[in-house]
Amino acid sequence: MIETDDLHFRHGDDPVLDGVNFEAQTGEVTVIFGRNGAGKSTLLRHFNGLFEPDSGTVFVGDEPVEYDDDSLADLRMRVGLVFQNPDDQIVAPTVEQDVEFGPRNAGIDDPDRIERVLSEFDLDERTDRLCNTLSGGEKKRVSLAGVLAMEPEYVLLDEPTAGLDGDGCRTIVRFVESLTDAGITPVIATHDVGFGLTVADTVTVLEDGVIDYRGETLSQALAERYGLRNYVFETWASPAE
Ligand SMILES: Nc1ncnc2c1ncn2[C@@H]1O[C@H](COP(=O)(O)OP(=O)(O)OP(=O)(O)O)[C@@H](O)[C@H]1O
Repeated sequence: MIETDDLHFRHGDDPVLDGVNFEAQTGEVTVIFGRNGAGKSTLLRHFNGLFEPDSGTVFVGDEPVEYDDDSLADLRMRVGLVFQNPDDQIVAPTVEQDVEFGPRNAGIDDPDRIERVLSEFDLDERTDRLCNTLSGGEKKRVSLAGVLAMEPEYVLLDEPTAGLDGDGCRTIVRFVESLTDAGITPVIATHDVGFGLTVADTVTVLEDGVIDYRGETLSQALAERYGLRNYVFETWASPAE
């Protein structure tokens, strides 16, 4: 499980997390909703040690996160983060080089694993393509493949449907299902209610620096109170409807 105990964090003088008690159970899909600027990305980045709390504790699998270089390297093998914008994630010139970058960096030389992941994301025909010539949806698949190539226990997804069309959103829904089938625990930050409710086992809402709601689903009244809208279904609705 991933858990936080009374997490506080400021960006400069601005308190963003103000006593967050969060919990994501192993094997469940946990979705963190919240309006723009609520601090969802900031919270996710605490789960793989990209941010260190000002106070409070992050637990991953019952162990408190430690911030020395060796502990952080281990943590980032176990907890993969998929950034909202694939351009922030892609580090190598070609598709194949990018997908094998993480394992190589961790001293893992396993060509079969890379081949399997490339094929899983339908990238096996594009291994030598330059990443900067790919479409947004293709780049997203490269960034997902790069994270899965690390064979993590947890995958953090930051606004995974942002900028994707209906097919792209459905690919992400299937991807989340494939994670849980493979025994990987997803934690997802989004303000896309349609997508989030489609995949969630547990819904949480980050509001005013704390987890203000936790439940199995979210009513329309609560979604409206939290300023959340149903972007996916609005995208799917035709103007005539
Ligand atoms: N590196 C940074 N330096 C200073 N302030 C930051 C930084 N990153 C985020 N913030 C501020 O922290 C607050 C929370 O940002 P964060 O990106 O975590 O929110 P979010 O809920 O993920 O938003 P969105 O839905 O728009 O992606 C915002 O007010 C943002 O401006």
